[in-house]
Amino acid sequence: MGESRVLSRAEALQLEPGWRHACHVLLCAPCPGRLRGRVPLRHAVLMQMRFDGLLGFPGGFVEPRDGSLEAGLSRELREELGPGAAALSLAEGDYLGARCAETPRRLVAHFYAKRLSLEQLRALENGAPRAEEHGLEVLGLVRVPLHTLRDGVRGLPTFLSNRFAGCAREQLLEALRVLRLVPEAELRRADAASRKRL
Ligand SMILES: O=c1[nH]cnc2c1ncn2[C@@H]1O[C@H](COP(=O)(O)OP(=O)(O)O)[C@@H](O)[C@H]1O
Repeated sequence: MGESRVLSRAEALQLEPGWRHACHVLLCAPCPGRLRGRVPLRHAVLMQMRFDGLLGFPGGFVEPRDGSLEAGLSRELREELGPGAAALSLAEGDYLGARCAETPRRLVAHFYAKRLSLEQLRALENGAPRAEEHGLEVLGLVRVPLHTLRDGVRGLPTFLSNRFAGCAREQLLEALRVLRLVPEAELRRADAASRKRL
């Protein structure tokens, strides 16, 4: 995805038919554990390693037959995460925002976030290897390291130095900030440190 522009859901839905719509979701849960007994993990946030070697969120293109953005997202989640995803019941209230870009093709990326319990999130992780797309479009779910280790590089900054699909990197940073999953100053430092390594 080239340079992307933020727009509201209403603006996104009024774009001409030449635009394709995709929906992706950040799934997260409180995670009380400590890494090496010291570093607080705080939250479990899911992304996935895709068939093209890029990191992205679960989701995909919405098709006209889906009827709505949320129905399209739910279908994609069942394909990528397995039947357990049916219990997620994503709704308009879970909408975080949209970004659009003209290149390489006209695409509107709608983004959602859903807070789960750690048990629900673990159940999805356990069920994902039995999903239709597992080993095909989706190579595995990963948890995003939200911490930054003492060297200022390992953890979230290194994770952010990976390559991401579409505007997934911007979506991740925005969601971590808006949902207050990482303190803002820490997030800014991690972003800056990762850019030095890109
Ligand atoms: O996590 C993401 N956030 C934003 N855009 C993404 C993400 N993952 C993929 N994309 C983009 O969304 C579009 C749909 O891709 P995806 O591979 O998810 O759909 P599909 O599963 O229906 O084929 C592509 O243009 C892709 O680059």
